Amino acid sequence: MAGGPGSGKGTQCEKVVAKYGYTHLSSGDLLRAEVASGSERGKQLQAIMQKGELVPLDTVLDMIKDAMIAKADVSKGYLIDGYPREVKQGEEFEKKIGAPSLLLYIDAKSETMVSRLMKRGETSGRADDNEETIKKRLDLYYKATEPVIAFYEGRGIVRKINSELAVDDVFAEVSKAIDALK
Ligand SMILES: Nc1ncnc2c1ncn2[C@@H]1O[C@H](COP(=O)(O)OP(=O)(O)O)[C@@H](O)[C@H]1O
Ligand SMILES: Nc1ncnc2c1ncn2[C@H]1C[C@H](O)[C@@H](COP(=O)(O)OP(=O)(O)O)O1
Ligand SMILES: [Mg+2]
Repeated sequence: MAGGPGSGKGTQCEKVVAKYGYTHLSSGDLLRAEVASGSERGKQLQAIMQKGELVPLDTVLDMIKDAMIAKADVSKGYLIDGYPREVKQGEEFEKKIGAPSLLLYIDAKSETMVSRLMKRGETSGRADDNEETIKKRLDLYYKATEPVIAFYEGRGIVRKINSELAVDDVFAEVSKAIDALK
């Protein structure tokens, strides 16, 4: 699943997991868990995320790979949230893990994303949900992550979902895209 910060990826992933039982892996959640562990690596990651930048490719790909392997014997399939965030990440994923079958592109306007993130920041406790970091995350999204969508469009696996609608209406579209796989 791809989309800008605050587009609603996490919200939709939760609903997909409830309905379809896929294994949900969120690169952001994996990174925040490492930060919460208090490890030296976590401290370095925290500093990068607080600036709204991307953490090194190898770090995040290794985390995703390890999490996939840990669930391999029970998984009905994987739903990955927040990866790839740059074309290089997509290329490395295919080399080391495999090709995805669907890219759900959760699309919202930048104003919508900013207002959702500012609201989420009131309660999330996330170090990156503040005005300055949100602006940097959005800039980086348009620069580094949007090209990922074009990369997969070339392979015909992108389904664009309008995320300006209410959560359940967005989910109806997400469900249609997943059902079309079967
Ligand atoms: N369709 C929607 N309409 C209104 N608010 C939404 C919608 N989807 C998500 N939100 C809210 O917007 C914020 C960001 O959503 P989230 O799922 O965390 O996005 P992401 O994981 O893409 O950053 C959350 O506070 C969430 O409750
Ligand atoms: N695939 C990836 N590559 C590099 N950095 C990543 C990454 N996924 C997450 N991060 C880092 C940078 C992001 O700004 C931060 C938070 O990610 P996230 O939780 O997926 O954000 P959001 O759900 O708000 O879009 O973690
Ligand atoms: Mg999220």
